[in-house]
Amino acid sequence: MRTVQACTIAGSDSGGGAGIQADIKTFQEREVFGTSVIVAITAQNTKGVNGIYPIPMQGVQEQLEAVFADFDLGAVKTGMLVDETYMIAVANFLKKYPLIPLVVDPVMIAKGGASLMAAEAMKEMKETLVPLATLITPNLPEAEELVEHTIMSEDDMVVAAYEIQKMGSCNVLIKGGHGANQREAKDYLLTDDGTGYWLAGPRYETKHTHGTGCTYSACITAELAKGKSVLEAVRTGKAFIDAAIKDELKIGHGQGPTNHWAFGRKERANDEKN
Ligand SMILES: Nc1ncnc2c1ncn2[C@@H]1O[C@H](COP(=O)(O)OP(=O)(O)O)[C@@H](O)[C@H]1O
Ligand SMILES: Cc1ncc(COP(=O)(O)O)c(N)n1
Repeated sequence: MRTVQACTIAGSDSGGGAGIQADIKTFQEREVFGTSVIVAITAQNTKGVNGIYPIPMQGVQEQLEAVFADFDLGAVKTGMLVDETYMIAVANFLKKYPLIPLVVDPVMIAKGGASLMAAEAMKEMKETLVPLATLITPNLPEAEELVEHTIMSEDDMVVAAYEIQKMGSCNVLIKGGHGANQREAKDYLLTDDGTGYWLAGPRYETKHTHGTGCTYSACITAELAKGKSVLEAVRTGKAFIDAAIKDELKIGHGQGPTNHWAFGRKERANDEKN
């Protein structure tokens, strides 16, 4: 059987909960062989980001070339891209691969407040990367930056999704984790045929949400790599992140990581029952 392969182009999180580490763990859980292009190293743990060390541009280019020249990638995702120079370099490289589904997680600010993308990179994000995306997955603050206005309600989320789609991303998933809804964690998916879907789950009272966005988009990328539709991939992603937040790990002394094993364990337990 063919082994499904995917790539993440993102930053490393030494704390293991977000970035490249979250992506590879999620790919592994979804039985997808993970490859990576590391754009920056962060000195990070559950309490915050202590340092950001971008990889020299040549090193990023060489990683891109090495991975794309050898692996049969079913899908690719981007995460932390540091600044406009990396944004442009990555976009120019990915332009050569229009047939590989691309998930853009427009990582801007870490949960602890540290900036993971230079403000000046926003223009390039919109002009170079977003038009290449099969799916873009902003959280609410990121969506607000993209559309340049506040998003206060569910109606606003729908309007913003259309505005982001007009920037060129075929499909748009606005994540509601930062929203005011205290009962539900509700995301809005706008697909390329103009259909909108709400994906809702219970909101858990937990501080262990470090890396939720990375994990969610990595699961979606893994499913797209298997040939699933965007809707199917996002539904699996939502179930994966729901389980990963619900079954918290209590690791570290700050805002802890999600549980990448939870969804697979649940699936395997169901298989054993049947
Ligand atoms: N406390 C929570 N309980 C349940 N689901 C959550 C919670 N916080 C976020 N989510 C879900 O996790 C996913 C990532 O959301 P979000 O926090 O908005 O993104 P990011 O990690 O990029 O900031 C979304 O599906 C969101 O609805
Ligand atoms: C390297 C890296 N990439 C992404 C995030 C965002 O994750 P979060 O918003 O959960 O802090 C992060 N903290 N570090």
